[in-house]
Amino acid sequence: MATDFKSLPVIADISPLLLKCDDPDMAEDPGVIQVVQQLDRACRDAGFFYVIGHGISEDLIKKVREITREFFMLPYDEKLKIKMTPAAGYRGYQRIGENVTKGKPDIHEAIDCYREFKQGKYGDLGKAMEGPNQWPEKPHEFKELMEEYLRLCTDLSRNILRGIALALGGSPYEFEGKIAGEPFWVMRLIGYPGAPFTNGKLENDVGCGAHTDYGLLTLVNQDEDKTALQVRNLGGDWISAIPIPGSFVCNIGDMLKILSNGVYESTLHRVINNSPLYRVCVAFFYETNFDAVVEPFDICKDKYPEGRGESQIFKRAVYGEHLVSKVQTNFAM
Ligand SMILES: N=C(N)NCCCC[C@H](N)C(=O)O
Ligand SMILES: O=C(O)CCC(=O)C(=O)O
Ligand SMILES: [Fe+2]
Repeated sequence: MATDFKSLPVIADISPLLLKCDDPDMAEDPGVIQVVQQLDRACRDAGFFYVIGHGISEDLIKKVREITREFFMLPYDEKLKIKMTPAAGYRGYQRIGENVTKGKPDIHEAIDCYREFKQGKYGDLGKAMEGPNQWPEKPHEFKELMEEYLRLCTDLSRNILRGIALALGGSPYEFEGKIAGEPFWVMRLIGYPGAPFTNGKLENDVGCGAHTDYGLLTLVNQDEDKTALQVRNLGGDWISAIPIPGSFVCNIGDMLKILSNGVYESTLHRVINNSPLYRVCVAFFYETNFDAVVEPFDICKDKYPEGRGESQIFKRAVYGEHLVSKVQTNFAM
């Protein structure tokens, strides 16, 4: 959104940041400084970037997509055993067309999972999201694999955010404590049917309409042989996130936009699966604490989005309220 980028920035090796991310003096390390500069540029220019050298094995990343594909290939009755309902805290399986973006059904099916928390922990704010995740019994060991993946994605996201905190001019720990010391997370396992042939032509269904993500940072694990995710630039062109094997596509969410006073934007994106093949994407959303009150960091209060003068000061939000308002309007049930 922020510039007229024609392709998405690539952080070709994020490992120098990860190596030092537990060192309180990381900000002085030349390797860290380099990665932080790249993160800053990518977040300002596009709000989207590829990350390579992240340390999560390509084998696991693939397995997570493959087991997700196996689940979606099961008979509908089997999938309905873990049907998502409001009573289940919006956790579970939703059929194609059940998710709605800006009034239009999205042509995808999905399993939604959220961090689990004790009943009553967040009072009325958390009620809508309470409940255990609904994991399928088939394929075998689905839950175990996903839980390992969730742990790794949580650690990686926290560590990337240490770099982003430095990029914003803060200490590495701006996102810890009250903001995201107990990060809420969301995982969406998504399947997009192949584009149907109509009158001998491939029709393009909208797999997911244009939206921004809700939290801090998203890690997208997408099929390597289909190009479907598209990101909108300043001029309104849709730029494809062409798969780079073994990478994550990362993007900024609404809470990071507020925290950074709009210096980093949560960029609009959508999904159109042009391929005749079924596409799988596993999106991990690293969010603030569920009850975090989010407003611009002090270190960002005198910073403004590039090229817009001093006109944009962003509002305050409670993350849980933002999420619940989205979830409650996301489904046609
Ligand atoms: N947790 C996140 N970010 N989920 C993204 C889903 C985007 C589509 C949704 N129907 C919407 O309109 O937001
Ligand atoms: O399928 C994708 O590549 C991205 C999905 C997405 O944007 C989302 O679930 O928020
Ligand atoms: Fe998204």
